[in-house]
Amino acid sequence: MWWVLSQYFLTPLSLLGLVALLIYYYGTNTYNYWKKKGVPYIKPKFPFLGNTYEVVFSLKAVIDKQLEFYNHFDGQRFGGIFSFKAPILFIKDPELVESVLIKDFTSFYNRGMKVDLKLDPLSAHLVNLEDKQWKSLRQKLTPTFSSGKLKGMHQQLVDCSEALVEYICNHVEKSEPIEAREVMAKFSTDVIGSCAFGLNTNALKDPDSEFRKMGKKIFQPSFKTRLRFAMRVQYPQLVSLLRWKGISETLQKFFTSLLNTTMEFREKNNVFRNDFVQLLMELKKQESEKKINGVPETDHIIIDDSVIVSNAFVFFVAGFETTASTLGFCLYELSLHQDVQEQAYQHILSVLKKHGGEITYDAVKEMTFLNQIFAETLRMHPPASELRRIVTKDYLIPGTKLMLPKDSRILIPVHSLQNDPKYFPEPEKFKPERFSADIRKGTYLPFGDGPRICIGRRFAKMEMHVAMVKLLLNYKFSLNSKTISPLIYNPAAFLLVPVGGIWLDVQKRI
Ligand code: HEM
Repeated sequence: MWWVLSQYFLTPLSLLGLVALLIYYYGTNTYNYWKKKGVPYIKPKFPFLGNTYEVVFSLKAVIDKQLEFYNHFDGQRFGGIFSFKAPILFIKDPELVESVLIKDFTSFYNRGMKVDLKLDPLSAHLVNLEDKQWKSLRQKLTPTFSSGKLKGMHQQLVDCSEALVEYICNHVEKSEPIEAREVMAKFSTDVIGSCAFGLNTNALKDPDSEFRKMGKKIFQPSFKTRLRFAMRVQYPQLVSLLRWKGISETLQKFFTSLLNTTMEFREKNNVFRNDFVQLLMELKKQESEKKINGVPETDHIIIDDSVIVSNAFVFFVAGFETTASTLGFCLYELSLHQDVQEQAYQHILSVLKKHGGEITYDAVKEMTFLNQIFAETLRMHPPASELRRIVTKDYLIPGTKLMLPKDSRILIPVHSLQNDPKYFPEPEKFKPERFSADIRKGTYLPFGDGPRICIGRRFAKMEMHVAMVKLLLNYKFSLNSKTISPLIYNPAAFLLVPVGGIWLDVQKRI
């Protein structure tokens, strides 16, 4: 009987069909997850690929896909989507956003960035670390960004901004337009070089600057990098098995040897500088003096050379492209809105007058209108367009019966929230003055929020303010016809990168 049946059924074709059916089943067996929980959701079209495959395969920019989801869940507090096969809760409700990021933070400690230290030794840093190790490191690194420490770096920022003005001057003299993003990337490379590593990286002066080359490598929009990023979150074991590194061997060696040499030199020669490396070295010294006895290793992190290298590296990665792109977008908006540019110029002059013409730390802090300009730039063009969290202990969504089990994933659509007309009327218009009134909580998150908010935000603001003061005092900017306006974003890029760049004509003020 069995033999007759197998003769009939197990032809090669039917076997193939069976295998295809099994594969299909395996590729879609999570797609009912949200339905079973009674959560509105978007059913993926294809097995395995989920709803975000257009972003993973660089076919669509993150913010465009995000807006599709956001509009799909119109009138809902949240909805379900899938990244590959993994269910993700897409949150729209500002109150729930607040709960996740701030009020109920203890249930949402982590971002879910799985790391393999053997494969990527520089990945044990603040962005990636989880649970108590993150908490321990965050506590140790927070004083690094205190007002006192930042004040001490102010002059370094002024010096770098002077080099920026000089660099642009060369273009003005040749009547050449500038590509704002690239110019600002060179500037912010020099800033991080100086304030993090204590080095003169020379990105503005030297077209072959090694540091600038490395920075470009990290953020080069690429299909492969995007795919790896998505795979690392979803299939970390596969990424490890494929030995698919987050950063190249060359980059890793460059930073490791640079930092090790710097630290060695300072230790041997008793050199002190006011930069992040020095502050991290001080932390290491304090730690070696007080023993952490009896605390399990997973509950704390000891600052050693490799932690210093990883975190100095992450300050570079997290710090230079974000500030460069914000400065670029700010100049873009000011070029489109000449009246705001003029108002900003007058505002800067009036504040500086009170401070004897000096761009001091206190003078910059008084420039409230400039602050509003940056706030509005970051509302329209947040470099990090979404936030991610992982549920670290089972969580009942307030006001519902929906229990999110541990390890569930959360996505907060920063760009869509910040451009929702309900919270920001006429969101397509550049209106810095909207930041003179209170902003609804949970709708404005360019630096994230809660205990895991960007640790470098005050440094970034100070850097961007000093640079903009210098730029606006010296030049007038207007849009060059090479800029594609309105901007279109590169789908292969991690952060918001406009296709074709931001080209500006520059005129000297005096
Ligand atoms: C305009 C500039 C910047 C923007 C828009 C920005 C944005 C962000 C965002 C959105 C996050 C995630 C926050 C969250 O998950 O709630 C973040 C985290 C982080 N940023 Fe920034 N950032 C900027 C500049 C900087 C700078 C200059 C540094 C360092 C010098 C830096 C270092 C970090 C680090 C280390 C984290 C991880 C914090 C943690 O997990 O505890 N960022 N940033």
